[in-house]
Parts: sequence; C-alpha cells; structure tokens
Amino acid sequence: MSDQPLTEAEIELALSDLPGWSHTRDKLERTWTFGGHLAAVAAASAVGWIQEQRNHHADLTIRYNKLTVSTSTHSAGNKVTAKDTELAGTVSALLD
Ligand SMILES: C[C@H](O)[C@H](O)[C@H]1CNC2=NC(N)=NC(=O)C2=N1
Repeated sequence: MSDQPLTEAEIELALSDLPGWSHTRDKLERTWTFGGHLAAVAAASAVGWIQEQRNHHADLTIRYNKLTVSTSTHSAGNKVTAKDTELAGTVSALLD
C-alpha cells in the first residue's frame, strides 16, 4: 500500500465512507463509547491485533469507557495515507 500522503480531496472522499471519523491535525480520528472501562480495554486489545497484522499502529487512548483511535503514517511525514484510511475502515468494521 502506498506511503504517499493523500490530498485533502482524497481524504474527504475516503471520509464519506468512514462515518464518525474526522480529519484533524493530519490524523484520522474517531472515538467509541462503551458500556464500561473493561469493554473499552477489550476493544483496544482487538484493535491492537489488527494493527500488528498490518504493521501499522494508530495511537489508542482509553478514557474510562471511551476509546479514541488516531492514525497517521510516520513514514509519510505524519500525514494521512491509504494505510490510515484502510485501517480506519477495518477498525470501524470491527467495533461498529
Ligand atoms: C518499521 C515499520 O514498518 C514502521 O515503523 C511502521 C510501524 N507502524 C507504523 N505505524 C504508523 N501509524 N505509521 C507508520 O509509519 C508505521 N510504520
């Protein structure tokens, strides 16, 4: 998969297929809210397995019952690439 940064138009197009995700500060980001803390921790663990398979690792932040997934591509100068839009779609399919 390409490590080239996506253009703003390409990111907007990708976001139309990624409900709940936003593009802020050169990252794709989405927060999920769960029934409790352990559900958020379990979700983060599942996302971790997906990330290891891809060798592409979003930042995962847990705040009690919320999990925020925030992804950019370091090797593209911390910009959004197809690796991020693909990861976002896969994480959404898992957690929604
Ligand atoms: C060497 C290895 O391919 C890189 O460090 C991988 C690992 N995980 C990564 N994760 C993210 N989010 N961006 C990267 O550029 C990246 N690169």
